[in-house]
Amino acid sequence: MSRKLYLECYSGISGDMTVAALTDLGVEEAFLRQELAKLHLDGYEIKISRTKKNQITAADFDVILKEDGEMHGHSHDHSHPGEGHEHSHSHSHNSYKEISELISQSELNSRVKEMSLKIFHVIAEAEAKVHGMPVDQVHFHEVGAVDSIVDITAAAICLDKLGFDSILTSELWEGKGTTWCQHGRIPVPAPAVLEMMADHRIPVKFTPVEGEMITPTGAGIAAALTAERKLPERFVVEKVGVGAGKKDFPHANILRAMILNTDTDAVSEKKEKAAGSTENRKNGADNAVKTNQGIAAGSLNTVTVLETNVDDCSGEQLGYAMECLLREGALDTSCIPVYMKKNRPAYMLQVICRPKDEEKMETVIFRETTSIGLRKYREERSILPREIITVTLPDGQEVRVKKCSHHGQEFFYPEYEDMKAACRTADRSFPEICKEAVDAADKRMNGDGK
Ligand SMILES: O=C([S-])c1cc(C(=O)S)c[n+]([C@@H]2O[C@H](COP(=O)(O)O)[C@@H](O)[C@H]2O)c1
Ligand code: NI
Repeated sequence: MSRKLYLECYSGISGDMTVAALTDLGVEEAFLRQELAKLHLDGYEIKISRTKKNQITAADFDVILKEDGEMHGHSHDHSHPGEGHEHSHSHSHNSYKEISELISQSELNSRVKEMSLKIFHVIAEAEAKVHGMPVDQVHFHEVGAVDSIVDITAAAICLDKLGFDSILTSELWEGKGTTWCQHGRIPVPAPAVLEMMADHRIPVKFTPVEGEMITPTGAGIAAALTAERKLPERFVVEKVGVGAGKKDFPHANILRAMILNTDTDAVSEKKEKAAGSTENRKNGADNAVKTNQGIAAGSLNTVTVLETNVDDCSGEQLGYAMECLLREGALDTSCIPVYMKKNRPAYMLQVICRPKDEEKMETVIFRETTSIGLRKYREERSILPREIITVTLPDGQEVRVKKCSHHGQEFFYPEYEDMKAACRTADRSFPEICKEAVDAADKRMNGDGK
């Protein structure tokens, strides 16, 4: 299953809106707290609650700073006059360098660290440009620093837990006018946001709404993590998460996060189900079937196979090409060691894709490898009917298992990403967790006595 995250930013994007929307997609508060503790950052509390924006129910994520606001560094008073927007606080500044060290030296997993560092780097680059200083010397406002560190790492923790193949963001809608920050009154979009829009070619829509809809943290998340901007032609929305912004606008100030399943087989199955032609849910057992994207029994379909032999392309370049092919929608890619003409050790890069994606695959192969020619042919493939079921492990964790069948025999294959996450959460071995998942699926489908 190809699982993409789509962030619909029609009311802009901020760090707290992103985390709220992602938790609403199913990341447990306890898990988020447990992971955030690995940062060893004091002086704050998080709160996840429900709120309504223009009567639309949404998750609300708050970072509450403790009174003594413990982050080291110098401190000074700072206040903003005027417009009933006054506030005064004591704060210190925290450099990009310090924040990077905090994240790097934490016990967060490497993917979360990498994502968080990338977001901070994108923001720091923009701030460096705005304030005319080297990136390493960029200082984040103290209140903003703790808030941004928590928002950014929390977003990365949620994204890692939810496990997407890629992230898409819509164009970012922005308001107009001015806003207050530590620098005093600044224009909307905030200078750092505008720099990110330019640097990362973020499509934006300026609206007549009064106020700031995109914060630097939100822009940083979108700029650092967006891999695609165009919605796939066909997809099924598997789940929706709604995150609330803090301000009130005439429109509902929400960020909607959607899990898109772009597997075309799932798309047709959903359509069939909507038409009432397929209903294979089973009731009454201890584990509920949560999602169900079945494939018609005995499915046979046509795929395109592209192949090219290369003897002058580095392993790094080939690995990257394979990644690009998968991102563009390849069903699978392989690199097979071969001996080519003149006894040259080489690789055959093989790509399997949907016929409609042939041209895209060719473009990637010619752009990302040293190949100057390729073979392509259509093949019929036979695939087992399958459905995804969600089962509960003995420790309470929910995981997805693929159920396939052939001539009445059932096979259960746990979803790799869920196994990985469950192993990490429970600190147990992969085979143990897989066995529990298979047993739970078997019990769910066949009962104790089979
Ligand atoms: O604190 C700093 S350095 C700061 C810089 C800028 C620039 O655009 S430069 C903007 N702001 C404003 O701070 C708040 C909070 O933003 P978060 O991303 O931390 O949520 C927002 O209103 C920005 O416009 C702060
Ligand atoms: Ni200051």
